[in-house]
Amino acid sequence: MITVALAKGALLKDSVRRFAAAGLDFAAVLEPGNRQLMVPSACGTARALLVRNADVPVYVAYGQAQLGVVGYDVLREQPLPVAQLVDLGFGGCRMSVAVKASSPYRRAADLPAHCRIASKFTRCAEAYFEALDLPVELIHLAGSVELGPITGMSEAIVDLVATGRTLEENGLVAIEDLFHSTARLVGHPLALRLDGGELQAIVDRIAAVSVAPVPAAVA
Ligand SMILES: Nc1ncnc2c1ncn2[C@@H]1O[C@H](COP(=O)(O)OP(=O)(O)OP(=O)(O)O)[C@@H](O)[C@H]1O
Ligand SMILES: O=P(O)(O)OC[C@H]1O[C@H](OP(=O)(O)OP(=O)(O)O)[C@H](O)[C@@H]1O
Repeated sequence: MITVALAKGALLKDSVRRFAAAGLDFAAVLEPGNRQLMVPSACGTARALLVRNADVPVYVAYGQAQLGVVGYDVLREQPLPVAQLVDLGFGGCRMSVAVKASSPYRRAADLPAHCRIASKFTRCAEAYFEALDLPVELIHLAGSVELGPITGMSEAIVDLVATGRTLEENGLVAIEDLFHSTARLVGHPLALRLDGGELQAIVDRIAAVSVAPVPAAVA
């Protein structure tokens, strides 16, 4: 029985489509009103664990799932011993530094020393500002980080930007990108090493199939 950790949020529809194209049907996880967190595939040879995005690598690292789908940003923020197997292409976004549109700062390196930076991704932010040799005070938030500069709590944020609408509607602008992120197929290294071929066949099929992403309006 192969277990796959799938993130419940923005990546779920595209993840299910990609596995379906590779022969594993997890469509039951998308059924309206589904509250089941461990869902068998239609053929019964696999099952999906429905977890929070940030928890996908945790289940894979501990071996409870042999495969998982998660945003690259999560892998950067919380390095865990999982193997990155396939760049799935969907879930594209950037990890960016943003400030109020009225801010005088247009480069991260120009931000004042010891200024506050709000983020859900404080490890990524810390590494970035360390590389710039700029000491900053990081404020960890669980979401809606755009409110940091709006309320005056922070000078800037480090956050994901996809369409740019959230920044725009909150009067912020991106001034620098840390990296680009897409969804990744990850695997448990030992499970892959001990695999008799079944896991690798799924990985190969997922790598081979190209599926157009679900349009944002229906995702
Ligand atoms: N507009 C976007 N905003 C955020 N993430 C996006 C966006 N577009 C693509 N992604 C990718 O989708 C992944 C999952 O995003 P989602 O919002 O579902 O998770 P999350 O914010 O980590 O969820 P939660 O904290 O509720 O578990 C992100 O890690 C990122 O890789
Ligand atoms: O550029 P856009 O297409 O507007 O997308 C970016 C927004 O999406 C994410 O938030 P999410 O919806 O995950 O909520 P969160 O703020 O609670 O993390 C991210 O943190 C931005 O706020």
